[in-house]
Amino acid sequence: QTGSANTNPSDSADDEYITSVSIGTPAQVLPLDFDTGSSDLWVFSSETPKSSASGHVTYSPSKSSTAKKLSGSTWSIEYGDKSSSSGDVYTDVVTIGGFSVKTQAVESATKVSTQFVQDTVISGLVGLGFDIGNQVSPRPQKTWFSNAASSLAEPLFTADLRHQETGSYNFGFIDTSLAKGTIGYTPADGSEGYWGFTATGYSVGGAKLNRNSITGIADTGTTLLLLPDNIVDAYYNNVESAQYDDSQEGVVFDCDEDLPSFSFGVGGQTITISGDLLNLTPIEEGSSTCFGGLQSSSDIGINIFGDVALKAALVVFDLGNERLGWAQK
Ligand SMILES: Cc1c(C=O)c(-c2nnc3c4c(C[n+]5cc6c(C)n(C)c(C)c6c(Cl)n5)n(C)c(C)c4cnn23)c(C)n1C
Repeated sequence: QTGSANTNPSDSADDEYITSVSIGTPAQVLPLDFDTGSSDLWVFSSETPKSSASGHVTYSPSKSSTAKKLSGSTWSIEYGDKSSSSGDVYTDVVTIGGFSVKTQAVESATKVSTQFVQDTVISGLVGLGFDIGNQVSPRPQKTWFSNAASSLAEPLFTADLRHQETGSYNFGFIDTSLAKGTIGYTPADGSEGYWGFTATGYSVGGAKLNRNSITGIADTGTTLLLLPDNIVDAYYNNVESAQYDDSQEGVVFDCDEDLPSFSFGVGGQTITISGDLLNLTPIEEGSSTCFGGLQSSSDIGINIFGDVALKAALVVFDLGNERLGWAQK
């Protein structure tokens, strides 16, 4: 068995990607953000304060004949941007891309932080990280993919995120026609709950890859490519108008400046992110100053290959073989 779901950028900056998910009987369809950097499936619900839920599609367990309260269970989570949510837990049928998990833990939000209240295009997240990262207490729950894996044709999924166009999450199979290059595989380290891996080197503007390895995570839930200062500096030294903008908390540059590409090695392949993909968006509507897709990871403590990097590749999250595959698109 397999599943295939379309995913769409939420706004002109590709800030996040939205995928429709069906929950309950009859199906309640919610727009959710698939996040390989976390391991909880949580939703705005009938239990979310009305003021916070305004403008959001919500899940009502009381309207689902297959919903069951997981009594005594609660959850609480905080994300890298300091956003947070918490609540209680139900189990219900959850269908993604035509594939159903009958008894999936659906974490219902009784509290959500301002960022989530304001982000009305999504009604929650689907964590696609490793089960060890799940935040349900007293008994951690499995992710949708972990529950699905044993019934899928192959215990893997692929992410095909695209700039300002429809992409896909495929479960149980690899559609190699989505990529131009060969898939290069490298071991994945799931010990922290993330999809950790090591890139073997990098280069700017099509130069030969160096051998400076970069250890980081493949994270569909993070917008940017977040790397160490020395790499960020090496890149922006090639961008004449680049400067650090305190108010934007990142490097900005003239929107009309041609940006060099950025490449990294992984699994014997080279993934090249085009200069266009590294110009994220004007800092304000109509501004001629643009915000960089590559920013520093120095105050985070972990390097994150977020959507800016993932958009350049077809990425295979292979749980069965504990490995990540990357192919140039
Ligand atoms: C350590 C870390 C991150 C690790 O993940 C991270 C980050 N980066 N994008 C996101 C997140 C997103 C994606 N996301 C990013 C957005 C940005 C940059 N902007 C301007 C808007 C309006 C966004 C929306 Cl709606 N959505 N979402 C939905 C959540 C819950 C995120 C949590 N953290 N996050 C940041 C900013 N930092 C410092």
